Amino acid sequence: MRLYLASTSPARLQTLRAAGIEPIAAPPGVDEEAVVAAREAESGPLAAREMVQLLAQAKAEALIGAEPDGEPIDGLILGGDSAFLTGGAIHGKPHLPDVAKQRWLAQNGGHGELWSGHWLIDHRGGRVNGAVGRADVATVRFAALDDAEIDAYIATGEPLLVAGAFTIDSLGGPFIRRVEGDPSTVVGLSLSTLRDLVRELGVAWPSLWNRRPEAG
Ligand SMILES: Nc1nc2c(ncn2[C@@H]2O[C@H](COP(=O)(O)OP(=O)(O)OP(=O)(O)O)[C@@H](O)[C@H]2O)c(=O)[nH]1
Repeated sequence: MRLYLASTSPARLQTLRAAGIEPIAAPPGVDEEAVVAAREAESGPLAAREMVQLLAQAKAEALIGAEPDGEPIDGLILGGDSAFLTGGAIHGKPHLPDVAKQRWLAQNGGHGELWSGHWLIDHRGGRVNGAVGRADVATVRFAALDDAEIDAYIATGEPLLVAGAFTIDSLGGPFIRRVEGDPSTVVGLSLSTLRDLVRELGVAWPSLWNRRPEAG
């Protein structure tokens, strides 16, 4: 069974590869701000769960009709989105060093919820046969960093391009005390949630395995 990943996220791609799945990845090309603004104009401010689900669905649906590998899509299309809820505010990627610094001064030594949305479309036989989606959340608790560590971390550039301005699986790892929930949710794609969604579409999880993870 082919899995199409509507995402440019290196972490989502790596998470699937480590789980034995080499997806066909394609950029969803969704204007996330416009999608959120249009929905909020209709129904007011979105909660974190609603926002990540809205964007995950928009990204997956953006691939319908596309031919990511030069062939019509025949398999499952997965879209994802992540956001960090802390101090009552929902944060995506900081993009700018000053924004990342403000985020860290606010969240240092504290905690927040990393929400990841998932939308899975059954696109077999040349048509959409159904779709399922679910958000998952993990609580992340931070160590207390000193100012020099915060500045040095931001100077690496890593925090600028990840939701919440931290990673758990890279340079940010030592700054994370605890994760309560599925760790892959924090990275951007909950494998346990994805397995649930695959099974809800009547597909056997092992049918997705198409690569042997690197040993060691
Ligand atoms: N490696 C790593 N990446 C993280 C972590 N937390 C969040 N991210 C990444 O932060 C990014 C959140 O931005 P999103 O808008 O969800 O996704 P994106 O990277 O823009 O990619 P698209 O799916 O193409 O929109 C994703 O790429 C997540 O994988 C983490 O702990 N580790």
